[in-house]
Amino acid sequence: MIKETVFKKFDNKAGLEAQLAERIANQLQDAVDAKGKASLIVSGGSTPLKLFELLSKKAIDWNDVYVTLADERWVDTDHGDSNERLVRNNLLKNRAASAKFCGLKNMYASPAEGQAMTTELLAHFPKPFDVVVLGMGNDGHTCSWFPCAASDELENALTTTNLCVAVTPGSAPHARISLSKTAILASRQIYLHIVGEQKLAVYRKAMTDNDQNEMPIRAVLDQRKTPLDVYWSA
Ligand SMILES: O=C(O)[C@H](O)[C@@H](O)[C@H](O)[C@H](O)COP(=O)(O)O
Repeated sequence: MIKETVFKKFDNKAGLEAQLAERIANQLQDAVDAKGKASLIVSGGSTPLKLFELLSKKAIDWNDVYVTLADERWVDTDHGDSNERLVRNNLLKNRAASAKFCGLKNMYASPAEGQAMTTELLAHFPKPFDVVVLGMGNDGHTCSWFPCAASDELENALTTTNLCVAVTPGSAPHARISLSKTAILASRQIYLHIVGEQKLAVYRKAMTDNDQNEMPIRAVLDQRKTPLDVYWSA
């Protein structure tokens, strides 16, 4: 089954990053102009680093932009694997230093114990989220929604009405907290940012079947509730 999704192909990463940074900046500023504030959800990983750098220099009202993460490893925020550390080092600098960042990690020992506090924090986050930027692993995961073979909390992540879930993936390091499908789809615009031939093959495979347990990214590709644009470059 082939699904309709906006798929934008770029010849190189630089072209993709320049256009996506400009589009996100415009959407955030439009939201600030309309509502006095905007919300941006970003993912970790290696793909978005240059995008974050470009975004950080955009001349928008960052002081009125709320930023949080699609998921977070439950490690100290100065740990090398922390998504908060990655966002602070690559996005929350230059003009974007004045953005209002809310991390998902707190002082509880585990995501299961810390989930209620994170949920309370997200409850005050401007919704619907104006922009969500997702990545995708080569196993078809996004956020911390890992294929059911690796994470038995996947069904919960894709069905709960809660804003976040605790995850202990078998195929990735660290216990994690992740926004749920309900939270991710409660947004005005989702971007899936993927680079390279391998990710393109994974995306194409995801587009030809519906089993979300096999490839959780399908939970975002299948839906028709929230606009989804896929940005891919070689
Ligand atoms: O915490 C994380 O790891 C991310 O949120 C995760 O979902 C990421 O987006 C993908 O794993 C892609 O990562 P790369 O960009 O490094 O391929």
